[in-house]
Amino acid sequence: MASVSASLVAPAQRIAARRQARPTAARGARTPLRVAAAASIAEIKGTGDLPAVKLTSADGCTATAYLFGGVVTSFTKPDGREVLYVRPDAVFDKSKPISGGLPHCWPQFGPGDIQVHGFARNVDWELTKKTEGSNPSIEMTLLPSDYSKKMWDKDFKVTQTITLGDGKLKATLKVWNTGEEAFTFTGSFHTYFAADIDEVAVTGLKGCKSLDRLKDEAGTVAGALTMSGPVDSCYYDVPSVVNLAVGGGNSVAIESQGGWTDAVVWTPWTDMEACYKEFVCVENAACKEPVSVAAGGEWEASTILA
Ligand SMILES: O=P(O)(O)OC[C@H]1O[C@@H](O)[C@H](O)[C@@H](O)[C@@H]1O
Repeated sequence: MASVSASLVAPAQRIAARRQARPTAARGARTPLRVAAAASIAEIKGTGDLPAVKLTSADGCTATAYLFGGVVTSFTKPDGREVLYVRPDAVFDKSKPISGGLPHCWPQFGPGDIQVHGFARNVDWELTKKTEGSNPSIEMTLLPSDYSKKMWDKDFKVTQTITLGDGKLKATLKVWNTGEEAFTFTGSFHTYFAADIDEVAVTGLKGCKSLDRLKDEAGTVAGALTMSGPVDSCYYDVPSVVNLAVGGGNSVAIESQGGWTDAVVWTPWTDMEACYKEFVCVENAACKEPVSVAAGGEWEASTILA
């Protein structure tokens, strides 16, 4: 399948493809050691022939976003390291949300009245803007449909903007209330990070109030979080930067801006025997209190991964 995104092929193939793509220098000519990547935005067919967009920034980062669910499935750093994780049981046939990457839970983090994690990751978003440049950006838009109205009878516009470059991926969720009455929602960027679970350490949450959702037990974070069993916990009023050690000496700085107030950490542990050692979810969220948006009002929150 020639059109499959490079981020979805095996690492060895990717390295071979990168080698092939390198320009060959004329014998004896002096060439710079590093050739800057040509920044681009390419509309591609991803896995399952689903429409996707691949962004490449001038500093050599890449990202792939699917219009189904508006989910970012891949973010690679200039050294080729993949930051995100897509579960091996992910399906790309629209029968359920794509399990992994950087999806969003909206308009419900869950549990609650509608399906857990809301409907926004179950539906097609429209590609509404492409901004070329050394740090390229795309905007995807979601509007109400008969499907969403059956679950949540509100008028809204939601955009998800993805900007890539300077070693970072920025995802911004913006919500407009286009109806006549205020509405409330909860939500998150439910980010799956590629990680060696035995080496995971989440720092920056010390002193935050927490809720262990598995034990239904409130607490206060004492220090770095490491994983030695299933975790499904919310942390409230968290600082704007949380650091995630993913193993092999690598880490990701997870910065939040705007309306995200909380964080969620999740590892299914042996409930997902086939893959639990390879990822952890660290989510920017607004889940402690519902967010209220007045009629005609708007709300915005961003996550920056570096
Ligand atoms: O819907 P997904 O991607 O399988 O993730 C499910 C998990 O998502 C997490 O955000 C929740 O805290 C967990 O309770 C839940 O099990």
